[in-house]
Amino acid sequence: MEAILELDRVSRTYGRGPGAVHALRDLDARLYARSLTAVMGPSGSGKSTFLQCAAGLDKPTSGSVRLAGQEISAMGERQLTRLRRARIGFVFQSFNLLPTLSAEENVLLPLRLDGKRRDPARARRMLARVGLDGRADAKPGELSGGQQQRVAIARALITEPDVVFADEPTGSLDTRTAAEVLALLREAVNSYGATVVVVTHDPAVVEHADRVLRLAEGRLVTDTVGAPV
Ligand SMILES: Nc1ncnc2c1ncn2[C@@H]1O[C@H](COP(=O)(O)OP(=O)(O)OP(=O)(O)O)[C@@H](O)[C@H]1O
Repeated sequence: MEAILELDRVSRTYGRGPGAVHALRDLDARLYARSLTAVMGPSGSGKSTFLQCAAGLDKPTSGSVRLAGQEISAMGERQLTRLRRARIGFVFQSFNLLPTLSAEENVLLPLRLDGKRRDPARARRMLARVGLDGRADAKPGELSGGQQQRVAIARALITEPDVVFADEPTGSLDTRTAAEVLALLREAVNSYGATVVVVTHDPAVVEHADRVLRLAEGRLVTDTVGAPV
C-alpha cells in the first residue's frame, strides 16, 4: 500500500518546564492512499493535535511529517498554504461556513482562493452529489446542521484533494444524518481515491473505516487494519 502521509517520531509539546503538556510523544504513523482512517482515543489523547500536525496547520516540536514524499514539517507558511490548498480538504464539526455567502458561494471558495475559474455549474454538481440540489442559493443559517455539514463536505471535495481531514464531522448530527455524512466521505475514497482521515469519538465511524488508529496519552496504542476492534 502507498503511504501518502508519513509521520515519524512526531512529538508536540505545549508550554515548557514542569507544566508542559506532551500532546504527542514520538508518534509514528502511516496513512494510506485510497482509504478511510478513523483516529480515536479518549479526550485529551492528542487526536486534534495529530490532525493539526498531519495537515500542516501546526508544527511538531520534533519529528517529521511528509505528504506525498514532501517534508511539510520543514516548510515555510507560504509554501504550506499553497500545498494545503492544492492537496488537502478540511471538514470541521462546526462546519466553518461563511454565513453571508450562499451554499454555492461557500462551495466555490476553495477554487476562488486558488485563483481558478469560477465554475458555478461545478459547485451545483457537487451540491447535487451531497443531496442539496435546489438549495444552492440558501445561506448557511437557512440550512439544518446536517445540510450545513454536506455543504462543508462539498466545499472540501470540490478540488478533489488527495487528503481530506475531518475533525468530529458527525459530532453535532443525529445518527441517520451522521451515517449519510460518513457515506459521502467514503464516496470520496471510492470515486476518486481520496485519503480520508476522520478524528472522532463516534464508534459508528469504525464501520466506515478501513483502518482505526487509537491514541492514548499522545501515543499510538493500536493500529487496526480493517474495521471493528
Ligand atoms: N493550544 C494548546 N495549548 C496548550 N495545551 C494544549 C493546546 N492544544 C491542546 N492542548 C493539550 O494537549 C493535549 C491533547 O489535546 P488534543 O486536543 O489533541 O486532544 P483530543 O484527543 O483531540 O481531545 P478531545 O477528544 O477532547 O478533543 C490535552 O492535554 C490538551 O489540553
